[in-house]
Amino acid sequence: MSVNTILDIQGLSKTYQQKTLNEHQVLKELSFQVNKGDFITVIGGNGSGKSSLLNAIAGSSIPDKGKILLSGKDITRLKEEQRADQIGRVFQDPLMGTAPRMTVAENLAIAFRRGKKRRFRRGITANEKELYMDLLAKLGLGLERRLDSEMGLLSGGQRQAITLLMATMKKPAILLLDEHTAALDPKTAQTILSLTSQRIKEEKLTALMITHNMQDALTYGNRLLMLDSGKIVMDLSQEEKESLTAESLILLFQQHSLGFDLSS
Ligand SMILES: Nc1ncnc2c1ncn2[C@@H]1O[C@H](COP(=O)(O)OP(=O)(O)OP(=O)(O)O)[C@@H](O)[C@H]1O
Repeated sequence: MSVNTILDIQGLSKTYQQKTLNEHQVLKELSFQVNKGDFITVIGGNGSGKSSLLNAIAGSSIPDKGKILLSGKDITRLKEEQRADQIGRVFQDPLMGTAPRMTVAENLAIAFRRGKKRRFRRGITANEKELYMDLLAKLGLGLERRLDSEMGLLSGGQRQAITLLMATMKKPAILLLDEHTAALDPKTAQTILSLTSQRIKEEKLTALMITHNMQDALTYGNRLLMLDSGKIVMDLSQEEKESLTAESLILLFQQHSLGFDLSS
């Protein structure tokens, strides 16, 4: 572990439906370290354990074995809410993580006041509104004019942009992106991806992003992990990523699925 390590995953294992016919080990002694400022793309087939890994980091599922250290602190068995101030998460479904009947400003206020006591004793101040408008204006989608709109009335792309802002405004130690553009049309998906990259750079965040899009996995981030059957089977650096095309990555992916050893 180096001084730059912000997330240290040590021998993580998780089995669902233990001791039943449906017993299924989804994480198998999985270990890796993430450096501060890393933007890691995570690929892998359906059921390879990608979301299970993010769930273990976020605390929505507790691993059976292994350790998760975030900023040097053992968070393996902390409840989700006990680690929530350290973790930002955006899901595939644009409705997750926001309150659809509340306004954009109220949703942003929830994120802004996260971890503070007496969250709703007073309304949203003029200063807060100004801050939210500035942050929304930076997204370049005109959302600063929708501060008083109900969240549920916005398009999927607009909601995902706001969810991204909510997940990053308190500068989490780690940002978890779980196929957060998969439900969007290709053009909107690219807009949200470039906003993601912009927020990560601006706020100097550390992020793990699951994607099924090989080109996006190569274009974004400085490292790429491939998961298969709960294990990391490929760990590519920025330079290695740059030497690959989406087609060659798909080929590597297929070769692995067919059982070829890619470690040499
Ligand atoms: N709560 C659960 N109970 C039982 N099995 C589960 C549970 N959560 C996940 N699984 C199983 O664990 C395996 C890994 O799931 P996971 O969601 O981590 O895969 P994934 O790589 O994210 O897949 P996808 O690309 O399809 O989202 C799958 O077979 C899934 O059905």
